[in-house]
Amino acid sequence: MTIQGEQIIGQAISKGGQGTVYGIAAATGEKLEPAFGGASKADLGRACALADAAFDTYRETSLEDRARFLETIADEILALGDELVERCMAESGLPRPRIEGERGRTMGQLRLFAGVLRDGGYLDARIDPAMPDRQPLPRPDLRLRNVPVGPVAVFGASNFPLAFSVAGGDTASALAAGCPVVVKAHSAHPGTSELVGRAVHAAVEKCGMPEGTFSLLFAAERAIGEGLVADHRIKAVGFTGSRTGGTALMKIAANRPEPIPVYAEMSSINPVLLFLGALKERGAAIGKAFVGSLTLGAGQFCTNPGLIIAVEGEGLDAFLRGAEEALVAAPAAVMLTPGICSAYAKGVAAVEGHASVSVVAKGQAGETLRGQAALFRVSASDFVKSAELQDEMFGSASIVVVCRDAAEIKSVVSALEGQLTAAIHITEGDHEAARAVLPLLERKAGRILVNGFGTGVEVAHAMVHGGPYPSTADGRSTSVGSKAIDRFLRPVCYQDLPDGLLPDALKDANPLGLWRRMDGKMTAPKA
Ligand SMILES: NC(=O)C1=CN([C@@H]2O[C@H](COP(=O)(O)OP(=O)(O)OC[C@H]3O[C@@H](n4cnc5c(N)ncnc54)[C@H](OP(=O)(O)O)[C@@H]3O)[C@@H](O)[C@H]2O)C=CC1
Ligand SMILES: O=C(O)CCC(=O)C(=O)O
Repeated sequence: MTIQGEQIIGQAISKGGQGTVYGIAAATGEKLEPAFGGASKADLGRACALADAAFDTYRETSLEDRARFLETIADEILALGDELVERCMAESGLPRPRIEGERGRTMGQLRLFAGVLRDGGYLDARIDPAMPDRQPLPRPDLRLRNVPVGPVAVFGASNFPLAFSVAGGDTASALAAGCPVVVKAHSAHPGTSELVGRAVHAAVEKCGMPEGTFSLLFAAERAIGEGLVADHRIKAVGFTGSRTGGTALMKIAANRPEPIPVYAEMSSINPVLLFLGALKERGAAIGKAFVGSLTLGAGQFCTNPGLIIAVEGEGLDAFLRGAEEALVAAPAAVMLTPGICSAYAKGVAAVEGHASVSVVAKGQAGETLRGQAALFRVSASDFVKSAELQDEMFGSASIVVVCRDAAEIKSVVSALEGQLTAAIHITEGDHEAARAVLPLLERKAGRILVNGFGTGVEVAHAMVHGGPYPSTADGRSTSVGSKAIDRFLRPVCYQDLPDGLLPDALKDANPLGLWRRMDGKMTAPKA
């Protein structure tokens, strides 16, 4: 067995001595061997010191060398073979096709960032040549490029144990930017974390990257995660998880003598607006498709459709019938951890017990550690008075907000907190009504989609997986897609530096062959 319960601090792989963490089989609640040794404060300090020491060497590695490093991580993950898939299935309760698909996505993300590096556009090289004769004052020579911010702390997500975890999107984008990474493993999947950590460690060695480029810590106590964010050598944080956890880390980061950004993806209920034409044309079919999205992965997606908004009438009745029919057949599903399962049950019970809410339908009941799907309804006027109905129920539960007219739809959307996604279901006849609500949706969400649901995020250049607070801590960023690299970069301007002192990206001869913004115009490299 490759899993030894060991942490990775630079080149050293050893068992932490500060308490223990066990993986738990999601389906049974049983402990999985081996025990993982928790990191001590000294371990944490060593990981951060090594990351800091590695930074200047690592960030100066060539674009091609870093691209190969990311591709090597992808290859090493695949080489873990079935041991990774089986351990990940056991720890998460997610089925094999999902885990295999997620492994492919994880490798795809690493390769995407290898492409981003080879392209070099992320450096955003700009040159405003000197104008010595300009009147009334000469202009200096100004050149800009992005540089990495420094070591990054990553807190992986429980619900994407591969694609949003140890070598997931945050790690891939930070390493691509030139930032060493210290990962605090999620206690929901320590075995998966160690395996993937070993793959990254092997890639560091194979590619000759400096020690400290990557470390992985297990934590038996919250003080380790808190200490990681507080450590002065850490310059940014990537996080996916609960609103409580994300905001706790944001506070620690903001209270440091040198505050740093926390890119936390937290909670979102992803409103879905059903317009009259679409409901009339295919209400029942939308209801069925909605339940497919709602129950995907036991509903444990941050993009899960947790709120349906529509005007009452025959179309909505057809939607509700279609949804009910699909929902009552939905089996109870194993959830990621006993804690997440009980939090889900508590959230559902709170909504069910709410004075203004009624039950539309429930899925099949199941054994312990399984979540039962549920659909509720509430009137628009009651919804806007009840902020608590916006709390994320992390699982297969959703609320239909029944509006009297288009004006009520707007008042419901206006009352919403920030969201990752907003979906609209329309026909051509609904375009005018949709156009009226789009500016409001832009204020609320990071991604707006038509005739679909937000689950299943495409990893691409134009993707935004982010949104106004509380869906993320900073709605100016994305955690999925190539733009995720921007979170770990900052611009530096070089004024009047002689060519010999300039970084390659900005030298006159353009040795990296970059597209650059010359005096405001995008300019191709000379052939
Ligand atoms: N919207 C979304 O994308 C997601 C939302 N969730 C929500 O979060 C709930 C719990 O899920 P979970 O994944 O455990 O999320 P958590 O926020 O509880 O944990 C995420 C990570 O952050 C760490 N952490 C959390 N709080 C602190 C803190 N105060 N100090 C230091 N470290 C901290 C955890 O450590 P440790 O491993 O020790 O717990 C874990 O590594 C779910 O029921 C759901 O409501 C979860 C996943 C995704
Ligand atoms: O749907 C996806 O691909 C990503 C969803 C996500 O980020 C999450 O559920 O935490």
